[in-house]
Amino acid sequence: MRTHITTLAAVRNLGILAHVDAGKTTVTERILFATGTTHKRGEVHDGTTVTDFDPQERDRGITIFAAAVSCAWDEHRINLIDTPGHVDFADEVERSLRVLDGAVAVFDAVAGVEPQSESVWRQADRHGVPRIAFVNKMDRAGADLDRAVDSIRRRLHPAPLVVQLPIGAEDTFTGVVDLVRMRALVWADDVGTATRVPVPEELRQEAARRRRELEEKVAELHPAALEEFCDRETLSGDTLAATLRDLTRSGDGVVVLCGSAYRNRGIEPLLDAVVAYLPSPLDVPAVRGVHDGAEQERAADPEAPFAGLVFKVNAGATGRLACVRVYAGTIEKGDTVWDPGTGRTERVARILRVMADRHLQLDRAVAGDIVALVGVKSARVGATLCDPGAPLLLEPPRAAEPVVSVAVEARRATDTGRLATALARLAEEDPALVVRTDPETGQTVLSGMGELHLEVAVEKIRRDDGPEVVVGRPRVACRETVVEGVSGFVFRHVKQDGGAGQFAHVVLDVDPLGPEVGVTGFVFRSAVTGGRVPQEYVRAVEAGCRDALAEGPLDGHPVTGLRVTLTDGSTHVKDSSDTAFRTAGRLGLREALRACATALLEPVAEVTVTVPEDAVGSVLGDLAARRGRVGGSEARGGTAVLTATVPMAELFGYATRLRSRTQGRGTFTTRPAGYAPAPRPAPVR
Ligand SMILES: Nc1nc2c(ncn2[C@@H]2O[C@H](COP(=O)(O)OP(=O)(O)OP(=O)(O)O)[C@@H](O)[C@H]2O)c(=O)[nH]1
Repeated sequence: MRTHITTLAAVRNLGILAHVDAGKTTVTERILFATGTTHKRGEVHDGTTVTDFDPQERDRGITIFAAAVSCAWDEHRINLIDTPGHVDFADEVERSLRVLDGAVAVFDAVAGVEPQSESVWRQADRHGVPRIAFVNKMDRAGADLDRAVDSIRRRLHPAPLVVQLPIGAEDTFTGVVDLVRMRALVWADDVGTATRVPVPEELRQEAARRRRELEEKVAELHPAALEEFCDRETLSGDTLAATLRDLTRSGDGVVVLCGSAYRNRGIEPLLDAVVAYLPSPLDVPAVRGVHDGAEQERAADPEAPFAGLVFKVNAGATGRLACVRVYAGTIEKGDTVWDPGTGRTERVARILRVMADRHLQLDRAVAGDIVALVGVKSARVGATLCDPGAPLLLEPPRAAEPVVSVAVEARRATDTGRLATALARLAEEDPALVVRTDPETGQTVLSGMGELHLEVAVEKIRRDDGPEVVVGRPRVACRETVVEGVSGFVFRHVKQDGGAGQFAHVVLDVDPLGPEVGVTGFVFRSAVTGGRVPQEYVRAVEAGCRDALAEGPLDGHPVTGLRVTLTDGSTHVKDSSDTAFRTAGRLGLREALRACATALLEPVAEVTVTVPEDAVGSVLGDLAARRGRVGGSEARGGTAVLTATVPMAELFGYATRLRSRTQGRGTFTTRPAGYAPAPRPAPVR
C-alpha cells in the first residue's frame, strides 16, 4: 500500500451511511480488502470484521461505534468512517457527518430505501455532505436496481444518475457495464479482482439506451453540459465524468452504482467513483470559527495555523485516543496545541493513522486529514485544538439531549469505585451519555438517547470493566408548588422540658411565586417592624423555611414556586435562640403549606418529531396518549415536523415507540421545558 500520498486533492474523507443491515460493514470490509489494507476478508456473521471490533458489535452483528479506517486507492488516500444505523446512535452519525467531506449511502437492492436510510440521508442533507449511492446485495433473490433507484427518487428526492447496468441478476449477477466509459467489468469469482471486457453483445442496445438517458439527465441539470449536448447531440465520456463530479459536489445529483459486497462484486468501481466524484478537502468550504467574538475562516492549507476538531474519543484501558479532523495547518509529533474551550494546552505525544484496530505512527498530519492523537489528555468530543499562537474556536457538533435515564449501581458494594470509573469513561467517549448523582435519592443516574443506547452502555461496562451493574427503572423528578396561599399563619414553637426552654413565635404569609402554575424558585422576605424579631432570628426563620422545602405536603417532593413573608413574631427573653427560630420556620412553613392549596409539578420537554407524512396521524395519536400538547406541525418535502410539550415521564420508551410507529423513519429531539401541573398520583414510571 502506498502511504506517501500527501496532496490534499488526493484525500477523501468518506462516510458510509445506511439503514441497519444494508451492508455498510461488509462494504467497508471489502474496500479494505480491495485496497490491500487487509488480506483476509472479514464476515459480519463470523464476527471477524475489522471495523466492528468492539466485542458487542461482533456479538450483536451491528455497528455501534463509528470506526475510522484509512486506505489507499489509485494514488488517493481514503479516510473511511463506518457509522451506526440505529436511531439511538444518530448522535454518533451526526458527529461523523460533521467532519466528513463525502459519503457513500448503501441501499439494499431488494428493500430499496429503508426507514433509517431516510433519517441518515436527511442528516447528511443538513450537513451538506455530497453523496453517491451504492445499491448493494444485487446477488439476492428479488434484487432489482431499477426499483431501488425508483425508491431512492421517490423517498429521498435527489436526482439519481445511474452510471451502471448490471450484468446478470440475483445469483448470476457477475458484473456491470460502466455507462460513462462504455466498458464492462466482470468478476469471475468472489475473491478475485475485476476483469475489463467489452460490453456483452446482448446488452449493447440496452447500455446505449441507458447511456443516452444518463446524458440527457446530466444535460438537464448542468448548463455547460447542456450546451455541449445541444451542439453535438451527445456527451463525451470525459465531459460526462467531469459533469457527474460537479453535480455530486454541488448536491444537484446523486451517482448510483450497484454491486454485491458480500460476493466482492462492484467494489473497485465504487472506489473509482469515490475518487472521481466525491470532494477532496480542497473542494469544501473553509472551516469557520470564532476568536475574540469575531468570525474567522481558515482554509485547508498546510501552511496556515493549525486548527482541528476532536470528533471521537476512545478512552480505552490501553490509553486515550482523540480522533481529530485537521482543518487547517500541520500538526507534528511533539507539538503543543491549545483547547480554546477549556483554555488548556496539550502536548501531542504521537500521531496515529487509525487502521481500525491497528495504528500507523506518523510524524505529522496536514490539513484535510483525519488522524488520532495520543497525549491529548483532557480535550472532549467536540473540542477544538489549535495553534496556541493563532486561536480559533470551531463550532462543536450538535449534541442531542438525553431523553431516557436509569439509576445504576454496582451489584457488589465493593465495585462502586470501579463502576464510577467505567461510567466516567463512557461519558467521555460518548457525549450523548450523561452521568450524574440524583441529589434527592443519591443514586447514580445514567441518561442517554434511548433504551438501546443505555442498554449498550451498561453492557459495555460489564464487558470492559467487569463490575456487575443493577439497572433501575427510569424516574422523573417531580416538584410541588403553591396554587393558593395563606396569610397571617401563626406558629408558636414552645418547649419547656426541665432545662433551657425554646420559644419562637412567627407569623407567615405564603403566596404563589408567579401568576402561572409551574414557575420555580423560592423567595423569602421579612416585613416585621419595630424589631419584634431580631435580624439574626429572621435569618434563622429563612433557613428553617428552606429546610421545609425539601418535602412537600402532597407526596413528599421538593416544594418550589412560592414566596414566604415573615409578617410578625415575638421572642422570649430567656428561651429564644437561632435554633428555636429555625425550628419555628421549618415546622411553621410545613404546617402553613398544609393549609395552602398545592399542586404536583412534573418536568416537561419540548419534543420535535420529524416523521413521514403517512405516519403523522399515528404519531399524533401516540403523543396525545402520552399527555402531549401539540404546538405546531409543518410539512417539509414529504415529511412533517411536529412540535409538542410532553411530560418527561411519558417519554420513556418513546424512541422505541416512534421507531415502531414509523418503521424507524421518525426521529425526534427533546429540550427540557420546565415544569407543568401533573396528575396525581405522581407520574413516576
Ligand atoms: N446477500 C448479500 N448479503 C449481504 C451483502 N452485503 C452484506 N450482506 C449481509 O447482510 C447482513 C448485514 O450486513 P452488514 O455489513 O453488517 O450491514 P450494516 O449495514 O453494517 O449493519 P449494521 O452494522 O447493523 O449497521 C450481513 O449478514 C451480511 O453478510 C450482499 O452484497 N449480499
